[in-house]
Amino acid sequence: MPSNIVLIGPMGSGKSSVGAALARRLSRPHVDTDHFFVARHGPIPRYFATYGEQAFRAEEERIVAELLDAPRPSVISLGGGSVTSAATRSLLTEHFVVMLDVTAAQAELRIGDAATRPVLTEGTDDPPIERWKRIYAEREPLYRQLADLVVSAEEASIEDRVDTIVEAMRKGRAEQV
Ligand SMILES: Nc1ncnc2c1ncn2[C@@H]1O[C@H](COP(=O)(O)OP(=O)(O)OP(=O)(O)O)[C@@H](O)[C@H]1O
Ligand SMILES: O=C(O)C1=C[C@@H](O)[C@@H](O)[C@H](O)C1
Ligand SMILES: [Mg+2]
Repeated sequence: MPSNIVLIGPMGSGKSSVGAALARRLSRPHVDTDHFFVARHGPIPRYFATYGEQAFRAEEERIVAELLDAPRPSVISLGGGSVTSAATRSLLTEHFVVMLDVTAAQAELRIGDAATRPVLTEGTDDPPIERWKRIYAEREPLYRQLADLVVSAEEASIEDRVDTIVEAMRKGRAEQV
């Protein structure tokens, strides 16, 4: 069995909240690469403003590699843009990867004023949701290629999404026997 369950997907898709609920259900540790980044470096918008996006991506790539190498099988919620790293994509082949999908309408309700998400606000006067749509269109093929399981946007509640993931893992295990 792959060691970690890794949640990927666009901003506001529920990686942090579904990850925490899934970890509770499976009695596994939960780590969130964004939270780890903030604990180590302070707020993401400040880091972007000081060092730029490229430096953020390089440090994010290091942190993701460190956390994927977890000592115990864990649930790991990745930052929304971490799949843009080829090195990260290559590491993900060793894990059970779940894409959480979300519609633009759902994301719009969830991202709020986007103050903590510099990729939605920097260098544009467009409303955050317009930027979100462009980024989603760019990254969707990456998310889908990497995913062992795609949880559709129609699966409304966090607990429904956890049920779907647990069920898929059980089936996957049965198919391997
Ligand atoms: N299935 C859901 N139904 C209703 N609200 C949800 C659902 N999933 C997440 N939310 C809410 O949407 C907001 C964003 O979710 P969350 O932070 O988990 O997304 P994320 O994918 O981690 O986003 P980011 O990429 O910005 O880290 C939170 O307030 C969360 O409570
Ligand atoms: O989609 C992105 O590029 C990002 C998503 C967030 O999870 C954070 O990792 C950061 O705000 C960048
Ligand atoms: Mg998150």
